[in-house]
Amino acid sequence: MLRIENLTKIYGDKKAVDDLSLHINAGEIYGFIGHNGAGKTTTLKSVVGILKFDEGKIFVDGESVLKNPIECKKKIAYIPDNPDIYEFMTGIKYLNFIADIFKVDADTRQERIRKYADIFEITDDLGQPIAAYSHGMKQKLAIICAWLHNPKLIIMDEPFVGLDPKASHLLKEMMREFCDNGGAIFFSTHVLEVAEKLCDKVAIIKGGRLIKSGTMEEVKGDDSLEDVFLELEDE
Ligand SMILES: Nc1ncnc2c1ncn2[C@@H]1O[C@H](COP(=O)(O)OP(=O)(O)OP(=O)(O)O)[C@@H](O)[C@H]1O
Repeated sequence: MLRIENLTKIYGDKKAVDDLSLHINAGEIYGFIGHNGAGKTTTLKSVVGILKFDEGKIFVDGESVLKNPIECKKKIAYIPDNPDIYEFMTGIKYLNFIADIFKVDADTRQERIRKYADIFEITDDLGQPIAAYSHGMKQKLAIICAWLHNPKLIIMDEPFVGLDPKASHLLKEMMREFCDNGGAIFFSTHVLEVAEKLCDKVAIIKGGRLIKSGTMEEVKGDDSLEDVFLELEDE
């Protein structure tokens, strides 16, 4: 579903991502972990077409991000690390705006908005301007947007930050259900316990380079993911 081949991104004289290759299959929840400044956000933004990269190729469901950016964007939902959404809109206006962009028909959008707003308990807040939302409420809105157009691939940057325990639990359930139905998820996190419990596969990035990737068992063996991560960081 997502193939990254030899991705390199340079800022000035700094290689933020260095020759990174990854392959994520349909059905997989793939965790992306690394220290602050390791290159996770840069990689995710390259995949979703926000950042131009210097070398390499990225394919989403077989389509090249460089050659067919619109086709790729139709298949992707992206939740950035900071839910900077239009504060002057109400929640419902923003959801309809996103549904319009992705051409989600009226009945389908109504059904999905109702379902997920109820699940996250923000139905009564949808008439309020987003400026009045807490960080967690904005994050919930961004998550609902991601699930609105039935994407094939969901890219999330630190999706659990700002969510309360109940919302985190709901999101994990939604992620599993999405991938069990043939979707794929690639997300960054610093919460190693979440990655360990939730992910089918994981990739560890350090200084822009991929240092380990594979199934959870391949990466951590009998150790905890935290032990493996700290050991690799120290090397
Ligand atoms: N716009 C930019 N201009 C210059 N350097 C940048 C820019 N964005 C990121 N970098 C640098 O690229 C490197 C990778 O940053 P990136 O944001 O991808 O890391 P990250 O793994 O997402 O970190 P964090 O976990 O803190 O979010 C860092 O050294 C960062 O300082």
